[in-house]
Amino acid sequence: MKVYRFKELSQQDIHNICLRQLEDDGSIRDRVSEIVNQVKQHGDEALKSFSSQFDKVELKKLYLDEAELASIAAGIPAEVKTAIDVAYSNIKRFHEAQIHTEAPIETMPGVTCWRESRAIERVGLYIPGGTAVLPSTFLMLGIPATLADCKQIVVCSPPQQDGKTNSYLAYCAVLLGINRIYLAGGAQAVAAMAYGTATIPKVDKIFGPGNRYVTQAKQLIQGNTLTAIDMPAGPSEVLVLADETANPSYVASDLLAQAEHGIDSQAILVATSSDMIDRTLAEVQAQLAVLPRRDIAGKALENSYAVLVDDLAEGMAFSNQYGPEHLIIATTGYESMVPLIVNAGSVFLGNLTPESAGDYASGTNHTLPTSGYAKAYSGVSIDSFIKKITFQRIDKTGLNNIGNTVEVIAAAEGLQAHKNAITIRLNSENGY
Ligand SMILES: NC(=O)c1ccc[n+]([C@@H]2O[C@H](COP(=O)([O-])OP(=O)(O)OC[C@H]3O[C@@H](n4cnc5c(N)ncnc54)[C@H](O)[C@@H]3O)[C@@H](O)[C@H]2O)c1
Ligand SMILES: N[C@H](CO)Cc1c[nH]c[nH+]1
Ligand SMILES: [Zn+2]
Repeated sequence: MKVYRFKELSQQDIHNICLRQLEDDGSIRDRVSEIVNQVKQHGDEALKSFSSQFDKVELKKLYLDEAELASIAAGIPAEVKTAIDVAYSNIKRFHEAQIHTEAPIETMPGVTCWRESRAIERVGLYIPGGTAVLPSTFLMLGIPATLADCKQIVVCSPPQQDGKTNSYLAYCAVLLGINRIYLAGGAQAVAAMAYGTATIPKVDKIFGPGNRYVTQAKQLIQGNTLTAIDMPAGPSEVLVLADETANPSYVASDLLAQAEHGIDSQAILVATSSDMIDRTLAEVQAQLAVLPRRDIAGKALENSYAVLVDDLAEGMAFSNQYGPEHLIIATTGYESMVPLIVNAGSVFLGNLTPESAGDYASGTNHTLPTSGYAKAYSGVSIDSFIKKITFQRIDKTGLNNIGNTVEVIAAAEGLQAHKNAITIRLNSENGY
């Protein structure tokens, strides 16, 4: 990992090191665009052909049904089942608390306005399954989707080489009451949910993280189909802000936890002491050497770095500019740092709060904006699965109170028909 001294970086340098994506000369976009077009034109046949190419499996059927899922789920090891149950319960509890109703507001006597939530009817959940299958992502998307009461929940995940899915994903489906998993991965799964195929239904909004092909496909279909997306949730990343009281081995473990996701993941250390940086980087090498996914994590670290700052305020200013998916504050008095956080997907406070707790089980959602999109997007929550519809009701007193205001502004805008809609009512003889 490279080490930068913040003081020596120009604004342009800071801008450059905050750019996450490995250089894309347009080839990823072109490839994804070709995949999306194939699915649009050839539907299920294209999906089968891409499964053969990328997942190395010849699929006869593009989904697992309720009975197949139940039978696969029965094979889940007891210990994993219990852990998934605990995670499910915590995540559900945290998300349930996000369901609110809003009180009506009388803006003027006789003029009442309010908002009501309605679930998005057809949602598509993408569960990654490339280098690692992520049942935790199934919980993170499936729990808010079911709590929001979405009518149709379409789930896509890449098939294993035996043409099935593993017992963890199947168990999550059973737990969530989702009775079908579609066996499609990558950009082709996103395209299938955006356009619909003979087997996979079209949805109104697509959710879920994924690699660069998945993320690019979500961005592409958003502009071309009547399909919304949750956010760009691409390669995982973490920024750890550490002072001299941090524990280098804890910090190293947190950096590696995100680095092991994929070669384009990024792990950033921002520290107030060069001694802390040296000790942490030494720990990173020691822990990396014995990780099963050391090849992946090692490549991600080539794309990662440390920044030496003068003080925590400077470190936080850098973090806000970077806008990390995950921000870990490994300092004493982290409470005083909280008000300074402007851009971050999810924040982990203190030395005993590892980021992986949030990945799996503490309750917060792990589907989060990456690549700096934390500057403008929130992570997935109940809100992501609902729309808010505004309502209003005006009575006779209200019409008398608001009528002239509307008439005057309508006239100022030169929109006579708008003005008439008020005047005709105010002048009505029988008063309604
Ligand atoms: N931001 C978040 O909230 C969040 C959460 C969990 C995971 N993640 C990220 O999700 C990603 C998961 O990636 P993954 O690869 O393991 O699984 P994935 O399911 O996203 O992608 C696997 C699919 O990618 C496609 N693919 C692979 N190589 C291809 C190629 N050369 N051309 C076209 N398509 C190709 C294949 O269809 C394959 O099935 C990781 O980067 C991880 O960091 C992010
Ligand atoms: N860290 C990922 C989000 O960037 C989520 C995850 C799933 N499994 C493990 N981690
Ligand atoms: Zn993770």
